[in-house]
Order: sequence, then structure tokens, then C-alpha cells
Amino acid sequence: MNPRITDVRLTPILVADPPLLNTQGVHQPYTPRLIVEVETADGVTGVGETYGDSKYLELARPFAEKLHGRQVSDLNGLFAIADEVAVDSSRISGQVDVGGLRGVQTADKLRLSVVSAFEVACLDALGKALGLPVHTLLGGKVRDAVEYSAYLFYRWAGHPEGVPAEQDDWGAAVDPAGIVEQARRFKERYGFTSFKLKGGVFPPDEEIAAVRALAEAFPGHPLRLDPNGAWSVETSLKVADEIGGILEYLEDPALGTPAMAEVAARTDVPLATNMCVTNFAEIKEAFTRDAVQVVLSDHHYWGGLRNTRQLAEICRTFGVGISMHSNTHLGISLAAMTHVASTVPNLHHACDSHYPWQSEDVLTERLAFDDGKVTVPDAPGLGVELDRDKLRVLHRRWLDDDGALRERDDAAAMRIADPDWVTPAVPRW
Ligand SMILES: O=C([O-])C(=O)C[C@H](O)[C@@H](O)C(=O)[O-]
Ligand SMILES: [Mg+2]
Repeated sequence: MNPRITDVRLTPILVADPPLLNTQGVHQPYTPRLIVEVETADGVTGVGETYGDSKYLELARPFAEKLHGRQVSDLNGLFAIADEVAVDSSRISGQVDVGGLRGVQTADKLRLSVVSAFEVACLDALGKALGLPVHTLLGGKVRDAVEYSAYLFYRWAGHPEGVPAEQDDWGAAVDPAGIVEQARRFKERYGFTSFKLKGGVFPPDEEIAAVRALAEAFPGHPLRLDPNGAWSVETSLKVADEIGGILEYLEDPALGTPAMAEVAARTDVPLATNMCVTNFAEIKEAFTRDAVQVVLSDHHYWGGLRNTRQLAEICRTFGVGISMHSNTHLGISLAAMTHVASTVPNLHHACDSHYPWQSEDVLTERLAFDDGKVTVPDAPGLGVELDRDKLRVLHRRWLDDDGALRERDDAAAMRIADPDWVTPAVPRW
């Protein structure tokens, strides 16, 4: 076996995305992702996936060059290489990460978001070379299937008129009846039994009404509401007071650890986050102040699957729950999430996944949800296969784009429908 890396391929793509609403605006019709392939001297190829905006691409390129000749098994070495890659200061000074969804942008967060795709690709290649699934390389699965929740979004039926986009048949969902209908469809198609509603879109009373309608339509099913930090402490407490009894947890009601700590101190409703605990440096303050009860990890920005396991161990030590956050992603990432989730004993909440919203993929075969679960692949590596024709088509779309869609910008996408739209100041309500 010769697991020396002889080739690294980076393929930026644009993937169709429906008009899903969040507090920043609306999803673009196409969103950028980056597909990473590492090839070894033996001709084994591993795949990974991460964000595809330019700020990630410009780090991934020099990173890829440094990988040539290294062992695919040298996973710890990836972090040392990342430290050697310079981050342009204009990318971090005064910038917020992913439209503010991950707090302040730092060089470290950018680097980790790139390292993660290479780590997954190396694990995939190593697993294929050894004939072992990725979960075995992570210490072994403790469950055979990983449960996911339905990720409900307020949405329009289609993108604004005149904007080139793929169509879907989900229809609009802008009120409680629309959200219940969407949830029903998710349950019928995929068997999900937990429901997360992306909030921060309409005034809190409307979102409270939607959660109540879900509780009535699906009695006993775990429910979550996530306004992405759009509410003040007082508004968060009012929502907790009104619907806390029917929520599994409230996700990032207010922005930042101090505000979350204040909410947590005054309610018994568990608070989850993917916004105030987004890297190891942020754990100490949040846990010391008891600001969050569940951390939603995301291997893309925590720096990969092994870091995700470390995070899970820290959460276990402090008695904090762990589950998984998701942003627009394809099957490579769903497979990676499923492998790592299968190895975490203290995973007690269904994970998030945007995948059902993605009609396109770069795999020969889509991953399936059965009874809301993805079966943990046992084939070597991630257990998925790249479809080069599909990859080519989505890359062609990226090449043909004039640059307008290569950076995900939900506020800019919203301005096409509403030219006066500006990213709302926080707290919005
Ligand atoms: O749980 C979350 O905060 C997210 O999933 C953030 C995402 O960016 C989501 O809000 C979205 O894609 O609109
Ligand atoms: Mg969230």
C-alpha cells in the first residue's frame, strides 16, 4: 500500500437551492460548494465537501499544493499545513461569518472550514485503501443508523420572476398552515419525526403560532425553533414562556454568549446553539456561564470529523448535549456527518440536515432517509461514489456564472424581490 498523495483536485460548483427564508434574507437559486478529491499513488481517490465561496477557495488552493507527497494518513499534519496558509486580512477584519450565522470571522475559522474537506477526503481515501469504513477509522460506530430532523423553512413557491432557477413542487409556506403542510410532506416522504422550524423570518407571534400548529398536528414529536439570534433577551423569554413546554429546545434565540446566558438563567427551556459556540475557544465562556445546553456541531467549521468527536467528548464532560447543525450541503457531507454521528455515544437529539432540499447531488446514488434515519454506510471509506458527469455539469454552471452567485449572499438574493431590503439589525424583535 502506498498512501502518498499524488494529486489533489478542487472543483467549485453551484448547486440548486430553493427560495428558503431566514432572518438574513432568502437563499440564492444556486449556492457555491467546493468538492475536494485527493488521490494516492495507488490510484485510490477520497472525496470531501465544504463551502465554496471565494474566501474558502483562495485558501483551499495553496493548501492543496502543500498536500502533494504527504501521507493520506497524516491527519494531524493537516492542521499544521493550514497554519502555513496565509489568510488575507480583508477577509477577516470587521467581517461576520456566513452572514453572521457563526459570529465574528477569524482566520482560524476560515482555515478550519477548509481543513475539514481535506480531512474527510483523506479519511475516505484511507478507508478505501484499508478496506475500512470511516466510522471504523473514528473508533467504531455505536449505532447503525443516524436520526435526522425535518428542517422546515418558510419559503416562497419559487425564486423571483425572471431569475434563472430550478423549479420544485413544494409550494409556498408563509403561515402556520403552510408549515404544517410542509412538515406532513417531510414526514410522509422521509419518515422524520422531529421538526425544526427556521425562524427569525416573521414576528415572533406568527412563529409561535406555527410551532403551536405543529404541536397540534404532530403530538409528542420533538419540535425546535431557530431564529438565528434575531430576538432580544426579553422576546426570547416571552417565546420560551409561551411555547417552552412544547419545545425540545430553543435554538439561538438571542445573539452571543452573554445574551444566551441571560436567557438561560431565566428559563428552564434548554437552549441550543450553532452560533455562539462555533470553535474550541468559545467553549469555556459559554459552558462556565451555562449559556447553552446543547451544542450543534458542524464538522465543516469545527475542522473535520475528529474535531467533532473531540467536541462531543468535551460536551460529555460538562454534561452539555450535542447534536448537529447543517447548512446547504450535498451527499458527501451527509455521509461524513452520518459516519461521525454514528460514533458519538452522547448524541441524544436528531441531527439537522438541509439535504432533502437539495434536488441535485454529485453522487451516483443519493443517500436515503428511512424512518427519518440514514443507515451508516459500512463500505470502505465514506461508502459513496462521485458521479463525474454530475460534477462536471455543476462545475460548468460555476464557470458560466458571472460571479454574482459565487458568494452566498442571502440579503442580496432578497434585494432582487425587495430592492429596499437590508440585513436586519439585531435584535430584530
Ligand atoms: O441552524 C442554523 O443556524 C442554520 O442552519 C443556518 C443556515 O444558514 C440556515 O439558516 C439557512 O441556510 O438559511
Ligand atoms: Mg441554528
